[in-house]
Amino acid sequence: MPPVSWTAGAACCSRGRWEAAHAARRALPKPSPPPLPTPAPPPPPPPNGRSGVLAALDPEQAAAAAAPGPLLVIAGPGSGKTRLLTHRLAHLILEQGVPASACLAVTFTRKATHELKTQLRSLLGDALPEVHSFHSLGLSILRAHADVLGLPPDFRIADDSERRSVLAQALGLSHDKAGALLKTLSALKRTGQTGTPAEEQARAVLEAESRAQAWVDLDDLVSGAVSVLDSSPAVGESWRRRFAHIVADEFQDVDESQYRLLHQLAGPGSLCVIGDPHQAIYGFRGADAGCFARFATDWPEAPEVRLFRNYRSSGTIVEAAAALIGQPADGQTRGREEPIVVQASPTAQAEAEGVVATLEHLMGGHDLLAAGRIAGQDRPLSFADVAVLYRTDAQAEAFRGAFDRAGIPYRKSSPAPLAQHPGVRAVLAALETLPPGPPLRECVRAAVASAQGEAPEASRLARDWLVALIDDGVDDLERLREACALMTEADFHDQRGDRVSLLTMHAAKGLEFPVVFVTGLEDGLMPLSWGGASPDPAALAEERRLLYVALTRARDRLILTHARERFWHGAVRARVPSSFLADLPAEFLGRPTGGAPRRARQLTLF
Ligand SMILES: Nc1ncnc2c1ncn2[C@@H]1O[C@H](COP(=O)(O)OP(=O)(O)OP(=O)(O)O)[C@@H](O)[C@H]1O
Repeated sequence: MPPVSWTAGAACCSRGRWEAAHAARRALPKPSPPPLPTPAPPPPPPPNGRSGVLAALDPEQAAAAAAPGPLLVIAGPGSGKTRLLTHRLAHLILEQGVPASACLAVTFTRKATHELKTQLRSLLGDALPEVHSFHSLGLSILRAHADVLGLPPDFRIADDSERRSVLAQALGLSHDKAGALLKTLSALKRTGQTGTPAEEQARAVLEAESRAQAWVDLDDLVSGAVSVLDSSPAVGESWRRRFAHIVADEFQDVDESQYRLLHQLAGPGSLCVIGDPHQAIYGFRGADAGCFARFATDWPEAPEVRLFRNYRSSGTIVEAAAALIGQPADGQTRGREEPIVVQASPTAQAEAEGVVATLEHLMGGHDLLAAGRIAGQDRPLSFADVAVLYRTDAQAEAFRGAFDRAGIPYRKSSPAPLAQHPGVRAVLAALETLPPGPPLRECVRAAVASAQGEAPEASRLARDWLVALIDDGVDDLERLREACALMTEADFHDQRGDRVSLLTMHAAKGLEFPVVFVTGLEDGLMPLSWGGASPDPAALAEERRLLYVALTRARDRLILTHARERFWHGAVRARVPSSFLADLPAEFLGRPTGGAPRRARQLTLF
């Protein structure tokens, strides 16, 4: 069977055509060795001399997993932090006789907790330790001891729109201004700082309203839990006795409240923190890069372990990403492979069409047997292997349009809270009107049916998310509301299913894909400058780390794109390539792969 060929200027392919092409690829005989540059054979991970659970780890991972007491692990992208965390817990439970209920894993998002639980289940079966996001852990503590803070037991979580309306009304502000003020108040709460008199007045307004209405906000979940543990020594002691071992992932992103919560919960010997200072990307919302130094001060006896092997990415990607952050590139487990491609397009729309064309080329082009293969695996590339990353959610629109026109299935996940999604709001409102009685799952189905009239696609998405939450164990309407306030759409990003992933760079944290397009690499977008002002040095450094996170999501192929013109700040404006591109050494960059975009768009290198 001949390979499927997509040529420049080809008409948009229909979904049927894509499916046929896909079926054709799957029906191909096992491919012969591809005409790719031969990668240097990866050095096998050195044996660690251990058996049992730890046998699956390299020597440094195994040493860290078995180290007793407090521990600081600093590790780069793809170095197996998640693997270490899960194997450390499995080793404690299966081989050291620690009850699963005495172990706690803490991370940031539902997506991360879900992933941890899945991996832990494969090691431990159903005897799982507690796995929490900071918010869900804070909520458990607050629910159990609401009285300590004078909260009624049935307090609820108010979403942003409700709190914004309170501020707008009380202070006579526009909704936009009230929204910006909410963000500032949130950062003050996370960092434990005092604001200007006007900000403190706004804080007092919200606090009075929250007492009157018996609600808390998302930030209160962690800071409130800290207050509970601070103000009741007996309660603090009972939580410390409960967990003999605590492991915290993504430690580089903890803020003041989250650090204090870990500090309060951990006894002297129980806390293991794992993170990568070069992947710290949440300084803008109060994460404190000083957390590693602080840990070393608070737990002076804790050894520091470094994991350095990158098991994820080709040597080319590892070396280029290291150059971006000015670090030595060590720890490659693969040789240099496909060069990184930089594609320039005349407009943002042409950029999106260019991504489609390159994708078509990779998946069905003349070098099908070569490029359309996953490194190290005998299977063809599928849409699920591909991610398109961008700095701002608004950039997704052009890609959605281009993928729709090409009939390529995609899944876009927004970083917005679930509770703000119109479909979720409609279904939750419909749930309120249903008589209580039937199990929650049936109520959700009935509510979806009644909310569906206006926006079937939004209701379908809402149904999938709400049912997933019920599958996770949420069993009443109030808990369902809580979960929607705690989670974002991106928390449900599902890499299964044959769809391209459209994600912000922030939402891509922790994920990996064989093929990654990092788009919109223009000054102003990456690094992002709000309102046209140049970012200050700290913000610029954080933008650089964010790009580092984006580049290091790629396993095999990395394509960087930018446009020379884009609608920006209310007008179509000329754009210049991101200054960060100049920091990628030319030796790692190659020419565009030949997937010329439809409508004869021109691609150039830089
Ligand atoms: N010892 C090992 N041997 C082989 N593969 C490994 C080993 N450790 C990790 N990997 C693989 O490397 C990849 C990255 O691992 P993991 O997701 O745990 O990294 P990470 O450090 O959490 O990454 P990041 O911080 O970039 O999100 C995974 O595909 C994992 O299976």
